[in-house]
Amino acid sequence: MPTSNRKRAASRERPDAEPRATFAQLLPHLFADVPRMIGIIVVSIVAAAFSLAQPAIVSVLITRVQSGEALSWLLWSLVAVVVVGAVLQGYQHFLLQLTGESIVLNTRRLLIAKLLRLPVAEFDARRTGDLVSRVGSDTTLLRAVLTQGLIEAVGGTLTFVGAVVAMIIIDPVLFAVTMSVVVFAGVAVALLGPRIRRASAAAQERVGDLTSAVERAVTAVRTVRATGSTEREEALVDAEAVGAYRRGVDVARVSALVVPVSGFALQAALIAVLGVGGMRVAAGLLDIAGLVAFVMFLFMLVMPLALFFGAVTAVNTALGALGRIQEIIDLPAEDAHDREEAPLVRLRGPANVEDEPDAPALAFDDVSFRYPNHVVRARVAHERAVARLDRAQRASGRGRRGEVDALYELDAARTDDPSPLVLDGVEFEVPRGSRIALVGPSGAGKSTSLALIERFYDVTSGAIRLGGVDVRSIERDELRRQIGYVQQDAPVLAGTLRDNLQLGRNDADDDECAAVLREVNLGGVLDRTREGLDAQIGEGGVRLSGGERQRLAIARTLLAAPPILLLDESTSSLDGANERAMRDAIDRVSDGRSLVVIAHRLSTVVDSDEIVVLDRGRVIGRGRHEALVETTPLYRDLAKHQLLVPGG
Ligand SMILES: Nc1ncnc2c1ncn2[C@@H]1O[C@H](COP(=O)(O)OP(=O)(O)OP(=O)(O)O)[C@@H](O)[C@H]1O
Repeated sequence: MPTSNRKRAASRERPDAEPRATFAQLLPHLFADVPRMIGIIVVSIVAAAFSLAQPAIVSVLITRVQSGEALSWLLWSLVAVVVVGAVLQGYQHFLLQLTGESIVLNTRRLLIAKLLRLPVAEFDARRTGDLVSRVGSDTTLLRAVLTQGLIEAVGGTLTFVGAVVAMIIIDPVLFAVTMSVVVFAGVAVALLGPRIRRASAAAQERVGDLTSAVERAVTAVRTVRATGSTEREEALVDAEAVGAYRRGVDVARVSALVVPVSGFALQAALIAVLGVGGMRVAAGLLDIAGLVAFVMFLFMLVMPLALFFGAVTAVNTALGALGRIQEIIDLPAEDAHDREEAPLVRLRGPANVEDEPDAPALAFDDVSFRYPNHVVRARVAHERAVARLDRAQRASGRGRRGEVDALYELDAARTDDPSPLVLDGVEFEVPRGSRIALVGPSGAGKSTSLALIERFYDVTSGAIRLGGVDVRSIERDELRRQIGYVQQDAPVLAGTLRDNLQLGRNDADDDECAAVLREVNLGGVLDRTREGLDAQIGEGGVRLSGGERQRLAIARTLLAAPPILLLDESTSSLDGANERAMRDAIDRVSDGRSLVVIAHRLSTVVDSDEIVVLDRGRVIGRGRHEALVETTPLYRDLAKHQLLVPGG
């Protein structure tokens, strides 16, 4: 494949490649608050009038001095005009900053609202740090450039127009001379615009990469320390930091060209005005008062012009940042992926009670599934790039920029291969009130099955039915209200015990929270500090043991009291006491519920109503423990390894 095609294919596959926004997309952000914008325009007009009055008064003053007339009130009015003008400018500046802050707030709200509603697959394919940096750094950049650049330049436009009119009135010839210099500078700055935009988008992307690298290292800090890979991670983050620095310098280099161009424009215009103006005064075509006023107007013209040139940089930088923001805002939210042909069904009550009384609570009907191609490719690319970095580090002793650049470079030749089937014709049922266990080796597709029930993804073919109804025709919120899902290993959020429990039910009071904790054998956690429910459990629940975390998550789902519970058992090894506590908790929650448990320890599930054995995405055995030991060799091996049958 030719390099250009390969690059194009790669950039299509990389979700965050070269996002761009147009000027039209910037306008709605600017005019989100119309009344305030009108206020700014009014203040700007008045401020401009006060500025423009100054040269006019000075000109009259000079004429009066020349003719020996009295000045008294004119002098005071000049002082008043200068003071009021300055106050108005301060107020205008404040209003502009306020507008900038509102723009950032609105943009952040849009972005956060969309981020929290993106399909799960988007999170698989993107890097968390990069998403986070769009909310933080890109929106901040948008504000900085909007307030410091564009809006001030818009505010200065009135002064600019007034100055132009006044200069034309004073001396059209001198004005023509001035403009020829200014137009030259304007063309030069306009030509630089696209380069600034490209450089700035690249710089912001690098900041996203940097945040991702930091996030990766910090979230896995225990693994990083335990494996002695601090230096390796440091090199990786450092390479990203250097990348961000280099792209930042690129922006500085391009935008630095704007400064001399506008400086040159001012100097050249001043020299031209003084030279040509002086000659015109000597020739009697212009008086001294007129020349002084003209020069003052020239400064008034140049100031907004400099702001305007700065705004070109600002707008182009803003468009780079906005492109990255807009890319997320434009992504379809999770619900937008719903099947249109299937009419939505509103469940009349908990699915396993009322809908189709004879249908099982859950049923997998010939379900096959492959992860979306872009998700799989992002994973493969990431793994491959990290492996390459490892090799490079081993070879050179330190991380190299090019290797990190390769992090998301994809092997374009592979882009058309469909991703492999992760589930293949899976069939099983969960009768109401029963407990079903999914077992099988790592990678068999157990967690994926639960993710499909929750509709984090939709099946590729076949159907999953809840109370006889295809889950794809149930509104996601409603579906998820029927299901409690306890994920593997880290199912709690930073915050207090109460915060975590109330995720299950917002209005649960302290007594209910305490009762449910005791129900899952977490009374000890509640009593061990004086803070009780207000005890902080740390980022990801680090202040709890693996088993406690999982039981807290079970307690949370109990508060929500869903008719169906999906439990992905913790893979971390539990001590005897914890394991017993977990089994008791599961026994209690299974009362009157339909339960699907992914078991890594067969001891948790030997007494299930049915055990489904998965291997490489296929069901290779179904039945009770005793029968499976006889009929399914893989299950027999698992049981042997876990000492549940003799002969292991
Ligand atoms: N988000 C994802 N994107 C792409 N592929 C994935 C994703 N999650 C899992 N896979 C792949 O799907 C297959 C099944 O994974 P799954 O997590 O369902 O297995 P599992 O049986 O739950 O394993 P374990 O017992 O180790 O948790 C694996 O090959 C895995 O690499």
